[in-house]
This record gives sequence, C-alpha cells and structure tokens, in this order.
Amino acid sequence: MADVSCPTSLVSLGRALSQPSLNLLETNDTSPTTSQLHPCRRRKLSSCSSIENGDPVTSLFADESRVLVINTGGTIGMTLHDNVLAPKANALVQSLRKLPILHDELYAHQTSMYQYYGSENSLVLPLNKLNRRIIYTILEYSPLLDSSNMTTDDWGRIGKDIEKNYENYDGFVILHGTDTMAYTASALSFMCENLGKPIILTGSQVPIYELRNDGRDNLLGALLIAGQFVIPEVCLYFFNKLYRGNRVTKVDAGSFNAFSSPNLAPLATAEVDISISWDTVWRANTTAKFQVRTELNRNVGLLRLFPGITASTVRAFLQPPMQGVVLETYGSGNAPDNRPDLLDELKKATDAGVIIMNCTQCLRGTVSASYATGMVLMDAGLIAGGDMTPEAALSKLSYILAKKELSLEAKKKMMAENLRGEMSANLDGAKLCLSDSQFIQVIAKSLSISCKEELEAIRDALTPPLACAAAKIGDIEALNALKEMGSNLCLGDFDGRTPLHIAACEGHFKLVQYLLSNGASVHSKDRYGDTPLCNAVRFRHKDVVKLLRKTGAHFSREQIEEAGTELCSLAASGDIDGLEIWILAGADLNKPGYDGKTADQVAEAAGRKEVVMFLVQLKGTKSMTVFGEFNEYDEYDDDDENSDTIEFTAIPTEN
Ligand SMILES: NC(=O)C[C@H](N)C(=O)O
Repeated sequence: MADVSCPTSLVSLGRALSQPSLNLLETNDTSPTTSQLHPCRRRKLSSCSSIENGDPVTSLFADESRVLVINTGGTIGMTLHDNVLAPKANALVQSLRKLPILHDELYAHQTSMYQYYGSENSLVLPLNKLNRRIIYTILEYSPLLDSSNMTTDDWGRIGKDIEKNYENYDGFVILHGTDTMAYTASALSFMCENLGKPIILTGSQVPIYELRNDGRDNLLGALLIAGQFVIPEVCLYFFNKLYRGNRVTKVDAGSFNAFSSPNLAPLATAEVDISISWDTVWRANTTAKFQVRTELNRNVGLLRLFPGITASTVRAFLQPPMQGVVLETYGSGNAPDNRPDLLDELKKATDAGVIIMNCTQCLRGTVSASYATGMVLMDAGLIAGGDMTPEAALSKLSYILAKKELSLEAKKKMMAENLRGEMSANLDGAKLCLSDSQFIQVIAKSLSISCKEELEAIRDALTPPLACAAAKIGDIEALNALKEMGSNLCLGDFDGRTPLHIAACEGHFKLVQYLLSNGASVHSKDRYGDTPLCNAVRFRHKDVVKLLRKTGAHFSREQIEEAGTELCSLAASGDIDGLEIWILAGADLNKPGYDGKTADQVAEAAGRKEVVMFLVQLKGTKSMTVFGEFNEYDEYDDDDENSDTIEFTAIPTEN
C-alpha cells in the first residue's frame, strides 16, 4: 500500500502543480493547425438517417446529449380496456410531445430538430440547470408488454438494441413494467460486458396518461441522469432514487416507492439537486470493448425453503434439465441440519453438476457459515451467494451457465465472484478510511475541520486536480496513493477534464492503461465536449489512440461527418502521419470535406502523389468505411499495444 504522506508522491504532485496547468497549455500553446482543431468546436448541421434504420445521428450541438429510450411496455404506457390496464401502442410519443416538462417544441422547431434527427420519435427536454439539452429518441417495441409476460428472449432483444445503437447515444433508458423490472435489470447487468455508458430502467405504478402519476417524474429523472452523467452501470431509477440494477427488488405493489435496494445504498438521489454517490458507482476496470452476451440458459430456477418441505419436492425440482438453482434459505443461509433426506437430495444434485446458490430469504443481510445449519449446506456443495438478491443470483446463473467455453469449475468460481457489484466485497480488504490519510488530515487540521462530511468535501475538492497533475507527469505511484485515500480517479477537474484526458494528451500509455483498469471512462467529456480520444488524436499519440479504441472509444457521428474536412486538409498539406492517426481513431476516408471532395481527390488536385498512393492503398482495404468498428489494422498488433508503428504496407514516396 502506498503511503499517502510519502514525500515522493507529494513532491511529484507539487512538481506537477508548479507546471502550467493543462488548461493554460491548451489555450496558450502555439495556435493549433487546422488538423489540431477538434471537429466539436466547428458546429455544422449534417444529413442524417433515422432510428428505424438503427442508425440515428449524434447531437446537433456540443452541449447536447443523446439518450435512446427503449419502450418495452409496463404500466407507464397503459390505459384501461374493459376495466383492466393494458399497454397502448403508438401513444407515448404524441402524449409526451404535449408535456412541456418533457418536450420543448419551440427548440425542436427552431433547430429543425426533426429534420436533423430524421425521426418523428425524437423529443427534447427543456434546458436544464447545467445548460444542457437532452435529446431523446423513443424506440417502441411491438407488442408492448406487461412485464409479467417477459422472457429471456425479451432481455436479449433489449441487449441487442443497446449494442446496435451503443455508439450513437450517451445513455439508454428502458421503460419497463415494474413487476419483473428487477429481473431484467439484473440480467442486463451481466449481459452487458465492459459497459461504459448508463443504462437506466424505469417505469411507473400509475400510467403517465393519468392526472396523478409517477411516470412523468420517473422518466424525467432517468433521462436527466442518463443524459448528464457517465455512470457505467445498469441502473434502476424509481421514486427519486437511482439504484444499482442487480441490487433491487420490488417491495410494494401499491406505493410509488416500489423498489428497495436492501444491501446497497442508492447510487444517486434526486432531491433539490441530483447527487451522485461516485464512490459507490461500479466500473468495469477494463480495456476491453463493450459487448452484449445475449445467450442465456433457461434451465435455472428458484426454490424457497419452508418448514416441512418434502425431499420428493426438492428431488423433483432438481431433476434434469435443471442446471442451476437458487435455494432461498433461512436467515444467514441456513437449512435444517436434522433432515438428511433433504441434504442428501441437494448433495446428489451438486455431485451431478447442478450449481446451487445459497441465498437468504431475508430482505437484508448476507449468507455466512456461522451456524451448523448453514455449514451443512456448504458440505452439500452449495455456493454461498453472499448478499445477492434472488433475482440477481438467478440471472447470474442464467448468464454464466450459457458460457459454453467455461468448465463447470470455472462457472462455479464465477458464481462466487463479484462480477458487476451484485454482491458486497469481502470486508477483509476494505479500503483505507478517509481519516487514515495523513495528507487530508493535515489540511483538515489547518482548516479546523473534523467531521466526516467536511473531510470528504475537502478530499473531493482536492483530489481531482491532484490526480490530473499526477497524470500530467505520468506518476502512477501518486495516483495509486490518491486511490488508496479513497479518491475517485474518474472525477473531472473544474473543466470536467479527468486524469484520462490528461494522460491521453500527454501520451502516457502505461498511465492510460492503469486508469482504464481502475474504472476511468473513455466516454467522459470535458466542458468543451472533448473525450480522451479527441485529446490523443490532437496530440498524435497513436498507441494511446489504439488502446482507447480497443476499449470502445469512438468519435460521435457528427465528428465522423466533420472529419472529412480534416482529412482533406491533412491530405492537402501532405501530412500522412496526421491522416494515419485520424483514420486510426475512426475517421472515414470516404467522407467528403465541406466542398464535397474526398481526401484523395484533394491530394490529387494538390499534386500530393505520395498521399494519393497512401490513400489508394488504404481504400483498397475494405476496413476504411467502417464506423464504430475497429479498422483492420487495429487488429494487426492487438497484442502489441505499446507498439508505435501501424502496419501499413510500405508506400514509396515521390516528390
Ligand atoms: N407497475 C407496473 O408496471 C406493473 C405491470 N403489471 C407491469 O409489470 O408491467
């Protein structure tokens, strides 16, 4: 463990702080060439296609964000038919369009928004406190379902739609019935691997069409969070609270406060302000790209113990094709230890390869082996489910059992591990408490501060700029020290610039790797709308660009459109190096510049033969037109992430 009071860390941080800040560096630097200007800063309307093609465009302006709303059904969009509630198709968009808190028609008209987004199903929220516009597009499923009718196939459909639209939106909201929302949220949390953007499920207890309802608030809250915060989790938003999706359970059929997350505090609360508990937010900690696993195993089940349950009931339940069972036990994971008949059935099943998870029937608390009645279940081969909800344990089984590439042992091991924050970590390795940090304590003392909240406020104010300063000089040790103080290395400074932005600017490859493995998000935008990828391109750090792309970083559709002009300008000036890096970052060689000419046409007109040859050769590889996919040469040296070369075939240069 690094010592936060260690002079090395502080000296190096001090050194970094004494250097001109990055902000100054960016603005005072010798004026950037056209190729260094980020396309975000040059706003331009461009043509578009519609959501129906699965191909919507990104934001009109840099201060807009885009959210895809997938409407699967549920009470939120139901009306009465023959005195019972049922989903009403094709009604939600028209209805929302008439609600000023959920749609600003004036803005939509002034900006020709419908034309631009090419979808009648796009709506825009009024300007929010942070001066941000959230444009949301509704994708309505047919048929709309009461969530009691949903199956694993519906989860797969949602997953696929998110995957298909992932790069075109900043966040996703899923409108869903409340009855099985906790199951869907849990399942999606496992199916979405290496998630980097928010996916928020919400719905309501009373239809949005009724005078008094909870649908409007729930939808608005979910949109505001999905459109403004990079919370890379599958969440559930209900009654002013944002929960981790795999921690919730429906607890009340007749209250607006329908959900509870008994073993984990909310990720955010929407009171006077929306306050995010960043320390609680789960992060993928990976350099792997987002993907959705839609294969799920349906041979799983929930079995609740009750006094007097017969061995034959248990035997019948555990028969093939059953492969995974969540046994809901008493208290802290207990079952009768005076029932050898029952225990025998459980043991026979685990010996035959059925994975049985031990989860408690209690709403709150965890499974532990503190009683003899709990120990017998361990002996029978059950796996302790910790404080997982039965919903989470069941969908985790379904997800893991579908991984054909894994052995039974590997599957069991994964079931006991915390994959998506669904269970509380073992407290043995608990992180340092804030008050253990001498550095913060010294500052707190000089400011006569002692209470925990004030200490935390100091830590949160100080650590983002310190972390950015450490990132500037590539000091992983200092970042580690900050991390061990309990600091969140993903938070941005006063300009929303995160340590990852800084490391990308500086080209500190190892540091970028470290940050990505510690939860940094490739999708974070600073106040200018720049992502770490934009920064790495601007300062031409190829290896960093490649690593960020591998982790799922991408240009927005608008940036792709505008990159045409950038490529033309690079081609005109014979800047092959610049062209390489833009293409590596995802720019499309076939996109024309502002005058309709493509980069190769411009190079030809400017007599840049070497550029023409370079581009012709590149265009020869089919990969160049792919948007949101790896270019072919990204994959050439996938294992050699630190390599400084790109495997273009040698190109003769002539003058
Ligand atoms: N409040 C609701 O949404 C309940 C409804 N039966 C559903 O789950 O679809």
